[in-house]
Amino acid sequence: MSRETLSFPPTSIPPLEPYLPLTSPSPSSKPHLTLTYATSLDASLSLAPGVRTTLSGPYSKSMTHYLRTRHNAILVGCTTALVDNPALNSRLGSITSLDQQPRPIILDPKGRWDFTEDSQVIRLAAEFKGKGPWVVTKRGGETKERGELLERVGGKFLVLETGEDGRFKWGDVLSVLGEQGVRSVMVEGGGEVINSLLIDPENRLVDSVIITIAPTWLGKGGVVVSPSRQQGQTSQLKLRDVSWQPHGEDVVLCGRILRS
Ligand SMILES: NC(=O)C1=CN([C@@H]2O[C@H](COP(=O)(O)OP(=O)(O)OC[C@H]3O[C@@H](n4cnc5c(N)ncnc54)[C@H](O)[C@@H]3O)[C@@H](O)[C@H]2O)C=CC1
Ligand SMILES: Nc1nc(O)c(N)c(N[C@@H]2O[C@H](COP(=O)(O)O)[C@@H](O)[C@H]2O)n1
Repeated sequence: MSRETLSFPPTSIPPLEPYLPLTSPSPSSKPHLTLTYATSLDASLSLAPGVRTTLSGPYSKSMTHYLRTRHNAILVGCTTALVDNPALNSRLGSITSLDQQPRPIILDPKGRWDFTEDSQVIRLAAEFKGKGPWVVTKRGGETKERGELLERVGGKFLVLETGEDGRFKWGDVLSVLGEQGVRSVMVEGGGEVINSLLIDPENRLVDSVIITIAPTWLGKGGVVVSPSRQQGQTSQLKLRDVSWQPHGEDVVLCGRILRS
């Protein structure tokens, strides 16, 4: 159980600002999507599927918790929710109100996330240290008992159609979140979520990328960020407006996807 209190120096905020959502975004536009995760030098998010792996050092971790306060929502795939049992709140000591916490969103089409009142994200919401999670599922992925548990802590199920491949279209996920008043979402992972976002053919979903690179190799067998090449793809998927910012021993890479 985490009782940590983090702090992020105000001097580190200005270099991040160009990549963060506007504070007064237009309600009609798509929610701002920031893709943010921590990776090893060999592009791994974790040692193996199902193994929670600490990559961020204390400084970049504080940055992540600052980023969490700057977004309305924080999204992960259901495998991450299952294996990491994450808190998905911000533990900055400067937080004074629940309004400053992001809404946890879990993509779980098949209802695999078997949360209980002991799951960190549920417990923290019950203690008003985070918001109640919204679980995006397809019809049949929700149960009455779990719906009641979510509602007790201020969360809910959002039911969405999947395509034939059993996945949600990212545009649909962002639309449903937009309808719920979410203007910015920070996507943290895991691998399947990140790789599927990066193969969006028009590269119009991801507004900015903030990646923590830790000075470590995890070796083969990890959960890797490496989006599948599209049929006939010859060009590289590149970033523009790139900035490299040291945070302790890690480096944080900020940028925007270059649209061809
Ligand atoms: N280093 C870091 O910053 C992070 C590391 N991780 C690590 O990543 C690993 C988990 O990654 P993965 O196994 O790739 O799983 P994942 O966390 O990406 O979850 C995959 C699941 O999410 C759902 N999902 C994803 N995209 C969907 C879509 N478009 N439509 C409907 N459902 C969708 C599906 O149920 C799918 O099985 C864990 O080991 C975790 O510790 C996770 C987040 C951040
Ligand atoms: N920024 C970052 N650095 C790491 O080293 C990580 N392992 C992660 N993982 C992501 O953060 C979630 C855990 O968050 P809590 O500390 O429990 O709030 C985890 O589920 C991944 O999404 N991120």
